[in-house]
Amino acid sequence: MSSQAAPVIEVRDLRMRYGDKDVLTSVEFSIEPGEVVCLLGPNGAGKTTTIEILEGFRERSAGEVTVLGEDPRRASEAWRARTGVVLQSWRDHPRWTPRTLLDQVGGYYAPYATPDRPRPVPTDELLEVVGLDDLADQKIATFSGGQRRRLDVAMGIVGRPELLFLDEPTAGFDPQARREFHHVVHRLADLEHTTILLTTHDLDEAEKLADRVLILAGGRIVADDTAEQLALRAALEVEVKWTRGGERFVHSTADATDFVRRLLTEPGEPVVDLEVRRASLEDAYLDLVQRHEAGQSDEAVRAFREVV
Ligand SMILES: Nc1ncnc2c1ncn2[C@@H]1O[C@H](COP(=O)(O)OP(=O)(O)OP(=O)(O)O)[C@@H](O)[C@H]1O
Repeated sequence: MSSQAAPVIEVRDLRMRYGDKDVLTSVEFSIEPGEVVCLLGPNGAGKTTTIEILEGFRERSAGEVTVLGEDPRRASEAWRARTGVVLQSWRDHPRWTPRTLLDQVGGYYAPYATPDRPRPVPTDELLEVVGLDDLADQKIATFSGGQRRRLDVAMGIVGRPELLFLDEPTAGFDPQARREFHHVVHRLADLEHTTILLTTHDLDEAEKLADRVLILAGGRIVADDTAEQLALRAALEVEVKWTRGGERFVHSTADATDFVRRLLTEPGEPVVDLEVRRASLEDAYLDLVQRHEAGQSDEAVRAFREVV
């Protein structure tokens, strides 16, 4: 990946108003080639709206948006073939089978094949990647919610996209399907150098998948960093748990090293089952969003930017 390459997505002062309601007031971010970026935010924050604008499915109220070098509002068919989309709900074709559907949709991408990116992905390969090979010839009408979702993912990547949008891709997945899906995302990012923008409400998923996390709240991006840095920046206290004399203790502290040193050198019964847990992305996210909802958003954002 060249650091000189133009961003795949560039968003400046994006605004969106529905009726008299401002949902996006000034959204700004950019995404570099090959990055996996997760857009987080509470219900109604405007994540789907943002993604739909980037996909070219929704007209924005104002602002500048460039995706793969074009304005999605005026993007060409060739541009669309370079992007893949997994929507929150796909109107599928219940009487079709995954094989017939993917063959059909894949055919649309064939004219856009390049030497670097043969298109479409062969149906058998795709069915295997999303774990539907055993159900390839079964009617889609008989599928469970999770199996349909896998098919949605297959539809999103059949054209071997350079940029993939995933809107809550694992909603309704069981833990095993979720893990398999994470492998699919890593594979797309590592082997195909696909740039990925996803939304999720699963903070653990964001932490596992994303190179970078964007938090959307109050109409703008209030945090933009790696999951690890966001957790550090939240400057939340570290939780120390231990057992002494058969009794379990919990203590929160800003300086775990000093606390643990003192704990272990205190006279008395020996300390056992010592655990030190630093703030996770989930802790940081909830802290930021709660402060935001309590009307302390500027303070919360400043705290994120200033600490560490
Ligand atoms: N077509 C529309 N017309 C009017 N209001 C809309 C429309 N689409 C979305 N909204 C409103 O805009 C706000 C943002 O919605 P959006 O679906 O983008 O949020 P989200 O962050 O994706 O939420 P969730 O996490 O619940 O999926 C919500 O208040 C929603 O009700």
